[in-house]
Amino acid sequence: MDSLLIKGGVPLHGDVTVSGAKNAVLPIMAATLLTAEPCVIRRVPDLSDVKFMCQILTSLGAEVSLKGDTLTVRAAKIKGVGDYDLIRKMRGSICIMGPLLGRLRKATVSLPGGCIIGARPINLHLKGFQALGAKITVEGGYIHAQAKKLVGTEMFLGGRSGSTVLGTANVMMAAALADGVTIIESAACEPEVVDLANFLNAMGAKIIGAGSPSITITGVKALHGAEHDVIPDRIEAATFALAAAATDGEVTIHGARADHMTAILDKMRDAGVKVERRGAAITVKRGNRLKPVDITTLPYSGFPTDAQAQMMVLMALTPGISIITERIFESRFMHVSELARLGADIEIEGPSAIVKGGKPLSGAPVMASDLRASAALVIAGLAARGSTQVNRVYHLDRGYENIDVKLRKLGARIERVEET
Ligand SMILES: CC(=O)N[C@H]1[C@@H](OP(=O)(O)OP(=O)(O)OC[C@H]2O[C@@H](n3ccc(=O)[nH]c3=O)[C@H](O)[C@@H]2O)O[C@H](CO)[C@@H](O)[C@@H]1O
Ligand SMILES: C=C(OP(=O)(O)O)C(=O)O
Repeated sequence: MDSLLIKGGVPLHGDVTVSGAKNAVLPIMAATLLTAEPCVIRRVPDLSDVKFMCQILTSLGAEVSLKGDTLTVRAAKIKGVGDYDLIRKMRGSICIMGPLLGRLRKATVSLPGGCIIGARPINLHLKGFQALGAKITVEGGYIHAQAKKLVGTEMFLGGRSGSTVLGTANVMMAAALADGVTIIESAACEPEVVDLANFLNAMGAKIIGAGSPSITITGVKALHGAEHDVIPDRIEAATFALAAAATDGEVTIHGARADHMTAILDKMRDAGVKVERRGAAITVKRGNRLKPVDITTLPYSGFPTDAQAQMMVLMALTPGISIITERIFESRFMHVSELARLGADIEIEGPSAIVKGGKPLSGAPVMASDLRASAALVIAGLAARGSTQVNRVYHLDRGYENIDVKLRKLGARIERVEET
C-alpha cells in the first residue's frame, strides 16, 4: 500500500487547477447506460473511483474508452446484473441501479461501498424506485428491482439528516424513462445533482427544478447520446484553499466554481483567511490573525460534510475553541485520533468536536481511514514541523487527481512511497 511522506512547515505558494468533480462524474457515467447511443464526457478526473466505474460499465456490456480526460461510453446492449465485487468497492456505483431500472425495467446490484463514515443505507433510493412501481427483493447479498412499467408519481425523499444526494440522482435517472410525471420532494440541491440533470436534459430528458428541493421529471420514451463537461470539484478546491491557509501560504485556485463553495469560503473568511475571487480563480491567503469559528455540516448550500475534516485542521492551528458539529454522518470523526498524533487537541462530544486550537503540530506516522480524513492528514502534515507519513493513500486516490503532484508544484515537500 502506497504512503505519502511529507516534510512539513513549508508555506504553499503558486497556482493549481481544479479537476472535474468525483461526485458529479460518477452518476453522469452511470447515466450513459440510459441510451444505446454514444455519450462523450469531458473533464473526467483521473481517480480510482472513475476507473472502477469504467470497469462496472464494461462489465454491464458497454464499450468504454477513456483518453486523457475524455470518456466515451456506448451502451448499445447491456445486461441488468452488476458485478458484486466491483459495486461494493465504491459508493457512487449504486447509481447504476436507476439507469438499469429505467432502461431495462430490471436491475440487480450489490450494496455499494465507499467511505466508512457512519451508516450509509439506500432505503431512500429503494423507496423512490418502489414509488415508481418497482418491486424490490434482496437475495444472496443482491438487491433486485423489477417493474413491468414505471409510472411517474409524487414522492418525498427526505431522510433523518435531510436529503440524499445519490438517492435523488438514482431516482431522477429511473424517472427520466418512466411514464408520466415524477415529482421528487426534499430532493438534494447539491451542484452535482444539477450537473447530472443538465447532462440528462442534453440526452433529451425533461427535468426542471434541479438545484431546488422539488424536482419535476416528465418521462420520455427514449434518450439519445450527448456530450458534457463535468463541473469542477468544489471539495478538491476547498482542500487546496484550506491547505494554503493552514501552511500560511498564498495559492490561486483556477477553474473553481466559487458559487458552489459559498459556505466554505464564508467560514474561511470568518476564520480570518483572505479569499479573493477573480472570475474562475480564487486566491487564498492567511490574514494577520486566525480566529476560531463554529461549523455545522448540512446539506447544500450549508457547509459540506466532505470539507469538515480539512476545516478541522485549520481550526486545530487557530488559537481558541472551535466547535465542529457533524450532522450528515454520525461517525465522521475518524481523523480526530490521527490528528492527535500530530499534537492536535480535539475532544468529541456526541456529534460535535471541540477543537482547542493553537497547539503546535509536529509530524508523525498516521493512518488514513477515509478519503477526506486522508486529505485532512495531508494538510496537517504540510503545516506540521518535521516528517509525517500518511499511510493507506488509496483512499486519497479515490477522490483526488494527482494530489501529491499538484501539491509539489505548490512547493510542498511531499513524496509518494510506493510499496513494492
Ligand atoms: C459519491 C457521492 O456523491 N458521495 C457523496 C454523497 O454520498 P451519498 O449520496 O451516499 O450521501 P447521502 O446524501 O445519500 O447521505 C446523506 C444522509 O442521508 C442518509 N441516507 C442516505 C440514503 C438513504 O437511502 N437513506 C439515508 O438515510 C445517510 O445516512 C446520511 O446521513 O453525498 C454525501 C453527502 O453530501 C457526500 O458526503 C458524499 O461524498
Ligand atoms: C464520502 C465521500 O465519498 P463516497 O461517497 O464516494 O464514499 C467523499 O467524497 O467525501
